[in-house]
Amino acid sequence: MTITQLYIKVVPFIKPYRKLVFYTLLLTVVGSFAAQVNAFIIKYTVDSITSLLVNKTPLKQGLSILILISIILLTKEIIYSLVTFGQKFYGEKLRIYIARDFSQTIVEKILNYKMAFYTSPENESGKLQTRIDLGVSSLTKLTQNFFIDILPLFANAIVALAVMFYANFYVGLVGLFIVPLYFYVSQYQAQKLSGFRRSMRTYRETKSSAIINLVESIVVIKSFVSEKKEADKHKSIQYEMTENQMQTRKISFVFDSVKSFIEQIGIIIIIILTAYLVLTNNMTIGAIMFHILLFNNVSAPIRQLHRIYDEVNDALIYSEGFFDILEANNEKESKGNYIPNNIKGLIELRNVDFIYPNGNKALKDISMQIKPNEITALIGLSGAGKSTVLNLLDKFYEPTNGNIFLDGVDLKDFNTDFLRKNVGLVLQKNHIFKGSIAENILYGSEEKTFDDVIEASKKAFIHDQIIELPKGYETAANLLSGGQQQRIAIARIFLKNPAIIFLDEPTANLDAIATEQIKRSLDEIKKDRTVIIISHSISQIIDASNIIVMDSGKVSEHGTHEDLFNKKGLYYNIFTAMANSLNIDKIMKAVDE
Ligand SMILES: Nc1ncnc2c1ncn2[C@@H]1O[C@H](COP(=O)(O)OP(=O)(O)OP(=O)(O)O)[C@@H](O)[C@H]1O
Repeated sequence: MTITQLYIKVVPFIKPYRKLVFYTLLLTVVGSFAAQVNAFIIKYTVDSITSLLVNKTPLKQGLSILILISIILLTKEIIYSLVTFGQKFYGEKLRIYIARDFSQTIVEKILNYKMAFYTSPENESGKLQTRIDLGVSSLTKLTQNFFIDILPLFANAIVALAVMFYANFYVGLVGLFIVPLYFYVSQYQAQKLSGFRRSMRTYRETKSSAIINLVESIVVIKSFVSEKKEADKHKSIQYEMTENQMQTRKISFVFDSVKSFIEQIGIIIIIILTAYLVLTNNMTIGAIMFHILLFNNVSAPIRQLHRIYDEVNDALIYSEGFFDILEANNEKESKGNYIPNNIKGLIELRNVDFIYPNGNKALKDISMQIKPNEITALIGLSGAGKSTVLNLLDKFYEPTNGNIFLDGVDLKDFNTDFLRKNVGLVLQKNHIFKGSIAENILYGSEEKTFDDVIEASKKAFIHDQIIELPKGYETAANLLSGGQQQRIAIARIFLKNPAIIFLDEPTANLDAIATEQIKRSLDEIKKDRTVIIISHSISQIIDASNIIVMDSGKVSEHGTHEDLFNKKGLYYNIFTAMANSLNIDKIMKAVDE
């Protein structure tokens, strides 16, 4: 990205704060004039005192000069402090507001992105977070650089240079000559460093996602005693990153020395030139100090140029990732407009193919019909595509080919928010948010009362256990056991009360008693609704009115339990395998005894 492109992208964020920008700029101009006063005062003081010394004038006159310059310097300092305070305050305000807007805008944007955006490898949670964080902080720094740091410095430099020219054309030329040289060196430095900076971004992203992965996988890592292997993996990233950092520093230090050398050459030339002009009576002694101070005002911002260059380059690199995310309009979920009065729940898939973004072909030309107010069981071996069907029905992904209809209307046309409000999803492991049990049950149905929460919990067979906890419904939900958390998620669905329910192995994490209790509560919630259940539990499959058997992304059989069992196909094989794994003969014997 070029600076101009970046500028165009940042302007809409600054626009709402036009007034703030105006005041900051105004104060900057006033400040830059005030900053030159010292040089004039020094010149005046040196020249006046020299002439007093030459003329041997009484001390009294000297004192009145000192009083005058003290008053001027004090007044200037008061004005300058007020201006600097105002300029920094407005600049800082702008920076804080803009940081807030950048962060809020990107969060609002990504929340509306497709599921594929979140599951793509380049957006693994750590990487996405680093890209957003680095983007926001570098863009914020850019704003700060511009309005708090660069602008006043450059305004000072330009005014100082103008004054130098006004005072003496040749000395002004020396100041002017140094500026482009410095610019050239700084730009060359930035060019040399940009490759390293880009790699640094990738290292940072990889490192933070690696740490997140470590935390997520810690149980497996420890149980396989893989600490050393994982540490070595991390070490190699860390070492490469260090090497990259060292190269960056080395290049920076070389260039810094060159720039410092150029600046010193400038000062030497000015001293020689002004001394010559004094000796040839073209300048007063005070003018030597005057020009050195002014040159200092010119070179001060240039001294910071490489830092600003670095930060602008950071902003160019990191904001690229940030704006890639912000402007990924192709990632936006399609919303659809169709909102019916109610949902009956007739679902039809016609010749649906689905390929995951990573190229995995999960569904191959499948067609199925799910009748309203019935329980349909999706069964099949692991990886057959059952959960993928639910992903498509919830519009988390769109079919690659073919169509899905709900009550005769293409799902594409359905308003996505409306659809999801009418679909309840219970997964094998449901997400529990940070917060209390009550907050977790109320999630998405915040308008409901506490009595509704209690009723939902009773139906999910979790109420009795909650009230026994010291803090009851105010207990932190993440402290609950896996099975209890699952029932909190089911209570959430009771509260939502949707027309369609998808259950993806809802009891897989529960103990036998909890499964039995939930089975009853699920039976309750299944009434008069369209239910699709994915389960490896015989009891839940047998209860279904319709069973769809999937095999390697295709529908291989469908029908009732009796039909499919008698057919002696895949269903028969899966069912008998499930039954055998239960060791029913021994169980029956034990129950009989
Ligand atoms: N987010 C994803 N990205 C890429 N491929 C995926 C993704 N999710 C699932 N798959 C692949 O799609 C295929 C079907 O997966 P799916 O989870 O639908 O199977 P399933 O029948 O529900 O399996 P299980 O019973 O093990 O949950 C598998 O090959 C799986 O690896």
